[in-house]
Amino acid sequence: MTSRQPSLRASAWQAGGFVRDDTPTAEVERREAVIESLAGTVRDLIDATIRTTVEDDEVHRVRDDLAALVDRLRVSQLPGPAGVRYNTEFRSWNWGNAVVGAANGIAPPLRIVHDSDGCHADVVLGAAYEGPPGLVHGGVSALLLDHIMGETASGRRRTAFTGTLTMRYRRGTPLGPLRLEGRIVGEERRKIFVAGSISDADGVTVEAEGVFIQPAGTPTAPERPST
Ligand SMILES: CCCCCCCCCCCCCC(=O)SCCNC(=O)CCNC(=O)[C@H](O)C(C)(C)COP(=O)(O)OP(=O)(O)OC[C@H]1O[C@@H](n2cnc3c(N)ncnc32)[C@H](O)[C@@H]1OP(=O)(O)O
Repeated sequence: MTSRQPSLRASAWQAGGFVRDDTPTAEVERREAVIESLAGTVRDLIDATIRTTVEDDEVHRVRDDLAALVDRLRVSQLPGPAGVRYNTEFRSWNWGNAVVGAANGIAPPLRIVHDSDGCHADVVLGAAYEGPPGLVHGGVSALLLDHIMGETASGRRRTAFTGTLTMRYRRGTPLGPLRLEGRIVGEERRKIFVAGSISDADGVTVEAEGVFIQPAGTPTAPERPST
């Protein structure tokens, strides 16, 4: 990723927008933990920025300090987005992803668990995800459901893109602890039909139905290890 981490540079070739990167899994996991700790602090920063009430002068000082930190990170950067990378051990990583990206301070991030019925994730959404007062933004709900339902359709053995996603917002989704779920309800050639939901302690707040499409010519493999 950086000039100080030559072993994490992607190899030259790409396949279908996914980047083959021969970094060994142990090294990927070491770097992931490092970058994840930075993203966690960025997430704290976002929350603190939204909720701060300190004086204007202090805001300006913090802004200048942060600008200096940004310059330090800019010393060595990827030329574009992080993409999805995978190695020969079938370990894949998508650190920039808007929902699960370990390096992405605007991702909650969702930690998705694959189980026999599909996928689920427990997440706590704070001030950064607010839409109506105290409630999760409807677009954020759609974002999170799109991802977990896509993962459900993909099932760690193929890649399926969102074709159509339909949401039903049954009631406001409160900020705080939530559960997301996805399960496959049907398959027809390259189409995978998925149902999803968001729930709080009192039950379902959002329901979704989606048609996910496995692009023509892409492989279906035996189930691969979790990312
Ligand atoms: C190492 C790897 C790691 C990977 C991580 C994996 C995790 C991933 C998690 C990701 C989570 C995040 C997820 C994201 O954010 S994915 C990002 C958001 N989605 C997109 O950008 C998708 C953009 N669209 C496309 O790429 C194409 O249009 C697709 C691939 C969808 C279809 O183009 P293709 O050329 O292949 O289609 P076809 O014409 O041969 O039709 C085939 C069949 O599909 C039916 N159809 C077509 N379109 C739609 C539609 N819109 N709704 C419903 N049905 C549709 C069609 O009638 C036909 O049905 P039938 O005639 O067979 O009955």
